[in-house]
Amino acid sequence: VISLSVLQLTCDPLSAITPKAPRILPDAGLTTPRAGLVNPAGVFSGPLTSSGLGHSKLAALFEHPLYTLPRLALQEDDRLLRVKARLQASEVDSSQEWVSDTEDGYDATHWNDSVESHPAWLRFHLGISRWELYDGRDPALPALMEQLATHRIVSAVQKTGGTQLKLVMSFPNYGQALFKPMKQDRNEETNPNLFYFSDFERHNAEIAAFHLDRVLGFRRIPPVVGRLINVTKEIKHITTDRKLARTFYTSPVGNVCFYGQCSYYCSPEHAICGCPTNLEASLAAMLPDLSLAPRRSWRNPWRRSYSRSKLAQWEKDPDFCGTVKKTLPYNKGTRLVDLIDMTILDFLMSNMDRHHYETFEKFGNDTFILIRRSTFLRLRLLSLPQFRLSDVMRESLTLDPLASMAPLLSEPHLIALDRRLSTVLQVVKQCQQQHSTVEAVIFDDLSAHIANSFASGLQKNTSNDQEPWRS
Ligand SMILES: Nc1ncnc2c1ncn2[C@@H]1O[C@H](COP(=O)(O)OP(=O)(O)OP(=O)(O)O)[C@@H](O)[C@H]1O
Ligand SMILES: [Mn+2]
Repeated sequence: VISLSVLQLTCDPLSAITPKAPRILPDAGLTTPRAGLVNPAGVFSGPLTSSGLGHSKLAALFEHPLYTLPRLALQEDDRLLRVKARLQASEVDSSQEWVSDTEDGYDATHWNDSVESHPAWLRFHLGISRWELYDGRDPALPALMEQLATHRIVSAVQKTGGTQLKLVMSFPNYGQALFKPMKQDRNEETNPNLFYFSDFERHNAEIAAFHLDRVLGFRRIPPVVGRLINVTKEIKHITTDRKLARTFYTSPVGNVCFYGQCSYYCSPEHAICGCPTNLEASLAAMLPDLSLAPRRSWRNPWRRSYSRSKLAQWEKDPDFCGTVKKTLPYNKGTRLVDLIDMTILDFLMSNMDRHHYETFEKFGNDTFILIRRSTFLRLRLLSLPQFRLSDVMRESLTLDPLASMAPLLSEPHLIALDRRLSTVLQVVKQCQQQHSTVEAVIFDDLSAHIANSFASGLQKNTSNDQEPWRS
């Protein structure tokens, strides 16, 4: 009896109901049938177009003119990667195909310079531009997410960099994903008395961040899906990472656990445990390798103080923003408004720890006033009842495979988004009241689009109450 009650405490009953999972829990009616992870492919056939959902706020949002702005024509230089021009016939044998030797567990590749031959992850990489990581309507995206959710995992090794445990997982088509495990219950709220970085990464936050970024129209977070991983078959048995393999053990109640090696929370006290082998995790599409797309890391000027007793510069200096605006790289191009977009995203999801951010070196240096006009208008839109941020996020997150286990964000977390959004809008309003000109606050990134014929629709939809400063 005692061990049974322990079992129920150590293994979330919901995790025990997935197909094929060996059960160690007695079926005590706890395993209410829920739609299991049956058809992630079906799940992903709709999310990015959001069709077929009846009345869908999410679909309506993505059809709004602010989300269907004609894309600026991409210059050659605006793409992160380029497929190399064909080699001269003399430089290559007969075939133009890139054919790999078949390695253990990997598919033979037959890619050529036609897009159709490329796996979804490669299409994603080739689609990355100066302005966004992906095109919201690119059909390669649902395909990529479906593959992240379903493709066989052939390799799992620890990734260095960052502070908490993460694994790089590889798929038979050579695609890769960054894995982060579930470390705490979805409903848990961060203890406000803890020092800011004493917080675990959350797999559902990684998923929600991707959805939020897409809902905000930024598209600067790589696609992330939730997936139930079998820690024995999909990590322990296939890993070539000895340091990782050595940390596996079976817990006293029969769950398979590991803790890995990293600078924070990789210890037996913070073991990550399956139920008994099932583990919820987030899988993020990997960005192109550093050797192909070098990054540059920048200190966030508005990073928080990392001292328990000292304030950060921006908290003490009343003209800090003025100084930043005059400093490279913020004194030209769109870098400052990019940073503001990112800061709004961080505030909405309560990410308190953005110490650095990264850019692709290729786009590094030329890329506020205060806030982009398009961002401001989208935030206003998301504060209206017909689009409400919490509602579109709730809907968007139901498209993730793990939503069948439990809602990815609990109601208090969803409501917090609306609360924080109104704070952001309040701040912009105060700024507008303090400045005499619109240009001092709003960075007009839309005039290029307005010049376009498409803009008439946009004007109609966003005039009067959405542009209060116009009056
Ligand atoms: N999808 C991805 N593709 C490629 N590299 C990634 C991806 N996600 C993260 N990384 C790299 O891994 C590093 C660590 O990832 P993580 O998400 O933990 O960042 P972080 O939270 O900023 O790290 P820290 O724990 O130091 O705060 C990042 O700085 C980035 O360089
Ligand atoms: Mn982090």
